[in-house]
Order: sequence, then structure tokens, then C-alpha cells
Amino acid sequence: MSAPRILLLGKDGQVGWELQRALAPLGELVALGRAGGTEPATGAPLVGDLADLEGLAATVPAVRPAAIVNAAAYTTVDQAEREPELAQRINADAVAVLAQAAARCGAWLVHYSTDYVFDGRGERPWREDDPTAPLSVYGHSKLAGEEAVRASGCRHLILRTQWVYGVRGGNFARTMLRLARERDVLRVVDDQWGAPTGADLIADVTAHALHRVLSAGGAADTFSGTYHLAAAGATTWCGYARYLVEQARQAAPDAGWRVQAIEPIPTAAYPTPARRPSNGRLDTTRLQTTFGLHLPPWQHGVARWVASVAPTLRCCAPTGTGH
Ligand SMILES: NC(=O)C1=CN([C@@H]2O[C@H](COP(=O)(O)OP(=O)(O)OC[C@H]3O[C@@H](n4cnc5c(N)ncnc54)[C@H](OP(=O)(O)O)[C@@H]3O)[C@@H](O)[C@H]2O)C=CC1
Ligand SMILES: Cc1cn([C@H]2C[C@H](O)[C@@H](COP(=O)(O)OP(=O)(O)O[C@H]3O[C@@H](C)C(=O)[C@@H](O)[C@H]3O)O2)c(=O)[nH]c1=O
Repeated sequence: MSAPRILLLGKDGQVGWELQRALAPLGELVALGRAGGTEPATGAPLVGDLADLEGLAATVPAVRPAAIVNAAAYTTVDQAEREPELAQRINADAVAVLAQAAARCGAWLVHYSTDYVFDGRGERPWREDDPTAPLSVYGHSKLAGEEAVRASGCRHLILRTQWVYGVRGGNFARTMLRLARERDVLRVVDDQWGAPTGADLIADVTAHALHRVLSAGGAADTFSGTYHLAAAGATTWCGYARYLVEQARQAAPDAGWRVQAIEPIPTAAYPTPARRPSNGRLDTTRLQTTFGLHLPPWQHGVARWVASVAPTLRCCAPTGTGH
């Protein structure tokens, strides 16, 4: 039997970058960024821009994948409040196109969603079937994407994750390490809870789960559904920032650290255009029991990530005093 074809969209994002590595052993990977590419066998043009709905619809049958993994998304949470139509187009309309195309050609669709589909009430970790009630345009658009996948009837894995950091692209961790070298005091919200989750962990778990479903034959349908995927444990953005800076100071003591204090503040003291959930904790029991996984504590991945970026901190210590 020939190796299954996997169509990856969003190959240049934090998760997409790690997926290129993690999915490669599973089959023949056709990985597209926004600029698209060409079909390996025929040379036909392939569309990777999720805003091009027609092109996207034509790309899936041209590739004839066994699975589509969609890591492309509109992820700038505050900007989405000003661009709701674009967020909806990328995070929902394009996802609907992918899901319908997957249903037509019998492909699996792996799609990522977020803790921001919840309103953040209470303290109990959210389970997959808890009621959703997004607080932001981004959250609404991601929930609409989820609903489009379910409505299409395609076999799917919707993986809700959170607080992602990776070696590619911007993220909260990178911002904190920059600010800690520019400012004496950082003020960071201490009443929003979640688990920082590495793009590498997300990609590895995706590959593991996808391998299981692609090799399960007729029994695979039972895997189709929504799963929470986050590192174990929970902290606040402030707890996360403190851990990051502590680890980074140890890994790169000569990187020009300026910060003297990381002060905990309430959400109200850091106003943003988008509202964010206070409780974003995700209960990952379903994923762990279904796929026989054990997810590591969030500190493990963060410490590894800091070690990987430490050499760049040393060589790029900021020299200015800017605030
Ligand atoms: N980042 C996070 O903290 C979290 C992310 N998620 C979800 O995980 C998934 C992966 O996120 P992550 O890797 O962190 O996100 P990134 O923002 O790192 O990557 C998203 C990718 O999508 C691309 N993209 C944006 N618009 C388009 C478009 N119109 N056509 C094609 N590509 C486009 C971006 O390209 P470009 O750089 O050119 O804009 C980027 O490469 C997403 O579904 C996201 O919603 C869930 C929870 C938390
Ligand atoms: C820079 C900064 C942020 N903050 C706060 C603002 C906000 O409440 C929190 C996180 O800010 P960010 O904007 O970096 O993170 P944000 O973009 O909200 O991160 C989210 O991204 C999307 C894609 C998701 O799906 C979520 O799971 C989550 O990861 O930290 C401070 O308190 N102090 C600071 O100096």
C-alpha cells in the first residue's frame, strides 16, 4: 500500500512549522504556506491562502489527501476585534470549505481550536462537551470553524489547545523575554489561568493521533471528535512570565537583564480590545485516555524552549533603555 498523502496548511506558523517535522514520517507530506505550491505529481498549482475559498476548494481534490491538517489561522486576538470579517473568513469560512472538501473525498480533517471558545467562568478545567460562550471576535470565529467541521460530516480531530509558544513566530514568551531586557518592572495579569503549551508537543500529539486513526481501518470513525490538548498543570500569565524569566536568567545570565520585578495585576489593570477568559484550564482526560498519552507538566516544555532560545538571547542583548 502506498504511503498516505497528508495536506498541511499553515506550514510556516508556530504549530505548522513543528508539524512539518512531526508528520513527515507518516506519509507523503504536501505542505503549503500562504503562498501555495504545486502538486508534486502533476505540477498543478495549489492554493495555500485561506482567504481564497475557491482556490482552496479546488486544492483538496487536486491533492487527494488521506488527511488534511489545518494549522493556518487568524490568531491576532486584539486585532480581530477590528477585523471581524477577515477573522471569520479565515477561521470559519475557509474551514467550512476544507471540511466539505474533506467529506467529499473521504479525508480526515485535523483542525485546531482554542480555550477562548469558553467564557472562563469557574475554576474547573473545561471538558470538551461543556457549553461554549466566546468573549471575543477571535473566540467566536474559532467556534464557528469548529461548528463548520462538525456540520460537514467529515471525519475529524478538533484539537483545542492554548497559550502556544514555539521556535517560530511571535508569542507571549518572546514578548516577556524582550520586555525583561528593556524594562525594570513588568506588570502582568494574574487572574487568567491556562497552561503554556509547546508547538512541538502539539505537533507530536497530532502525529501520534493521526497515525492511530489512519491505521485503524474501519474502526477509525470512533476517534472522530473534539479533544483538549494542553500541557499539564495551570498557571497565570504572571506565573508564566516569572517562570520564563527565571529560567532565561539561569540559561543566559549575560543577556542584559534589566527587570527587577514582575508585578501581578488584575485583568482590569491591563485593558485590551478583546476580552479573555479568566479560567482557560482544559481537561485533557479524553485525549489522554483515547490515545494512550501522558501529557507533561507545562514547565518541562517551557524550560526546554528557553534553553533552545538562550543562545539568541546572549548574542542579541538589547543595549538601549527604551520603555
Ligand atoms: N497561538 C496560540 O496561542 C494558540 C493557537 N491556537 C490555534 O492553533 C492553530 C495554530 O496556531 P499557531 O501556530 O500558534 O498560529 P500562528 O499565528 O503561529 O500561525 C498561523 C499561520 O497561519 C497563517 N495564516 C494566516 N492567515 C492566513 C491565510 N489567509 N492563508 C494562509 N495562511 C494564513 C499565518 O501566516 P502569516 O504569518 O503570514 O500571517 C501563520 O503562518 C490555530 O488554529 C490557532 O487558532 C489555539 C490556541 C492557542
Ligand atoms: C504584553 C503583556 C500582556 N499582558 C496580558 C494581556 C493578556 O491578558 C495576556 C496574554 O496576552 P497575549 O496577547 O500575549 O496573548 P493572547 O494573544 O491572548 O494569547 C492567546 O492567543 C490565542 C491565539 C489563543 O488561542 C489563546 O489560547 C491564547 O494563547 O497577557 C500583560 O498582563 N502584561 C504584558 O506586558
